[in-house]
Amino acid sequence: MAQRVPVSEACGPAASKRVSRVRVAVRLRPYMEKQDKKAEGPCVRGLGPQSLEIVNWRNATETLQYQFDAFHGEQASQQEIFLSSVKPVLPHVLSGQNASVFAYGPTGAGKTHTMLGNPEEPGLIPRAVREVFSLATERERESADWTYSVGMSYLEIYNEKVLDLLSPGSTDLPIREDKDRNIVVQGLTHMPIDSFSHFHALFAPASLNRTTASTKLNQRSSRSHAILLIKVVRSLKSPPYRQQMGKLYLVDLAGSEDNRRTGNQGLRLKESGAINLSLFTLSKVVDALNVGGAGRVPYRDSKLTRLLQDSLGGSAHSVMIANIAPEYKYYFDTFSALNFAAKSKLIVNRPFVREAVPSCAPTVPVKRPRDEQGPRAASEPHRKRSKEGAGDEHDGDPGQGRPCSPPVSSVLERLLALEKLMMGSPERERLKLLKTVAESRKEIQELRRKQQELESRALVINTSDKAVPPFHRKQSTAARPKKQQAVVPPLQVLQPVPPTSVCKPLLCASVKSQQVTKALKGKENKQAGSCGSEGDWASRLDPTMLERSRQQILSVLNTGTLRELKGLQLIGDKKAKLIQGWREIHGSFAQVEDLQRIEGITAKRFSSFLKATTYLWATLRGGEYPSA
Ligand SMILES: Nc1ncnc2c1ncn2[C@@H]1O[C@H](COP(=O)(O)OP(=O)(O)OP(=O)(O)O)[C@@H](O)[C@H]1O
Repeated sequence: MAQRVPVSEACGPAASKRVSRVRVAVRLRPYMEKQDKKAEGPCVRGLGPQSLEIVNWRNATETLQYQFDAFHGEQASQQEIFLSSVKPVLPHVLSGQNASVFAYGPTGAGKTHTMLGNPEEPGLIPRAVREVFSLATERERESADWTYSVGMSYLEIYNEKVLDLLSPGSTDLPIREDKDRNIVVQGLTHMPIDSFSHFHALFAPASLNRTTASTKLNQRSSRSHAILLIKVVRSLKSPPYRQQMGKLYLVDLAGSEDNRRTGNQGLRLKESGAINLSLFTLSKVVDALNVGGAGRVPYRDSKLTRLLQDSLGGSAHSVMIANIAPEYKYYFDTFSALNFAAKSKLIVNRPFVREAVPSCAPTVPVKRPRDEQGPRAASEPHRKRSKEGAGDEHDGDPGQGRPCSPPVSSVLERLLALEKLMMGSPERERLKLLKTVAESRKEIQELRRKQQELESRALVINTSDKAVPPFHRKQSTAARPKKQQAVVPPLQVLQPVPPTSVCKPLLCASVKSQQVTKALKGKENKQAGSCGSEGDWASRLDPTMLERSRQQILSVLNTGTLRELKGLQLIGDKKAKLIQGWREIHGSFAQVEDLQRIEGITAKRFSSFLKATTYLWATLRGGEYPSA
């Protein structure tokens, strides 16, 4: 029987102290939308071998920048990804350690292509298995003391059931932990394999057993998480006949899905629910590991995380390939996938020690003005400064006397309004709006260009008159502090209210709050404004009070516990859980209106919610709010 041994024994004393971090690589697939190809361009692009940027939907004049262990652009080959991200972990498997490679990302972003590939461009799975055999042969040649044997299992998790792909027709298999804390699937077929061609003969037909179906976004969408397990047993040929077992998990996750866009119904919708639930649990596991300490890591909350238990934050060397798509219609999925990947990057694995330590220098997404990028920005400091000034215009600072501000700010306002509207719109409308946003962005750039021209002309005129300092210099200094604000992780930008100061009064308000809710509900049906605007009732309130109320709601939405969320007006158990789920996947709510992105919270309902909560707080505290 194979035995797990500590790394110190297997690889010498230094190895036990070695910390293995989850390696996170991002792969951007090529643009596939034939119809609108190049019309609106990609929403995400690479900046270098480790970084990329994505348009910021909260402010289309900026982008969000992310840094990962590797970034593979549209032109990247399968071999390139294999060499940089997968090959380096494989020697550990032959030394009795675990490793895992998993592809994460939205549906249609290229996970299966990355893992399986096709005959012309084989993916990471065939390449990794070939390499395992080649390493085993090499090691046997180098030392006659050890012999290596390889075996495989292949399963899928479909609708929270573990199904054996090597034995189709099998029923749900139980997952257990053995006495050595190895995760095992009871009854799972394990086939010894002696060569790559032997592997291929078993794997190819088994892959056809995987559950796939056509959705609006992908004609052959994987409806399950597929997990290939390659076990390598290393045996000492002479006494004491020691054995070490290394496991390699190669995981093709099902895609995260937004059912408003996939058009899923019936069975597809049920599958999608199971997929999203397990990915949501995966994200909770990632969060818990990032926090570290003795807190519970919810591995057992889904089959996927239970199986990946020794691959994430456990004993394995883990590699995550986050697949993303460049088209605008995938924008929010891409944004979520990048945030998830950025979180995963903070997990630190220690071989054979079940402990997670946050890395000392977490990588966070960085906001920066789009206009600053590229060599032009570096070579034209004067232009860059005036652009910074221009970037602040939507803050409505009229004192700077800038030409062209009204048109730019009005376009910006339109853009922001459009983006707000977009969040609650159905698929077709959203695409239309995205197009309009892209056009507006172009318009802004054009206006900015004109503004700079005017500023340059003004500079020429002003420098000829020494008595008057050129206005653009004043602007650039004034703009600087505001620019620094932009270097805040985007998901933390708008959280001005400390959670503890907000939630308590809500929790003790149950009786009175019910009365207020009832009183408001009747009127609300008649009065609710559209698109989440506060309507007439808001204009009767003190604007400061209204703003405080909005800030407090935002704070509860972003940091409230389940109980605190349920303490909000019109938010029940289900909605509170959906809010928590949304937070896990997308990060913080930027504004209270984002609540309309939660399933079932219509514009009307949102308006009622805002009104009820604001009135309740005003009633309870006589308009006096705890200081923000
Ligand atoms: N890097 C790439 N180069 C060329 N084509 C690609 C690339 N990545 C993906 N594709 C193509 O994009 C389409 C969708 O890819 P794929 O099926 O791998 O997505 P997925 O993320 O696995 O989706 P799902 O989660 O729905 O299964 C396929 O036709 C695939 O061939």
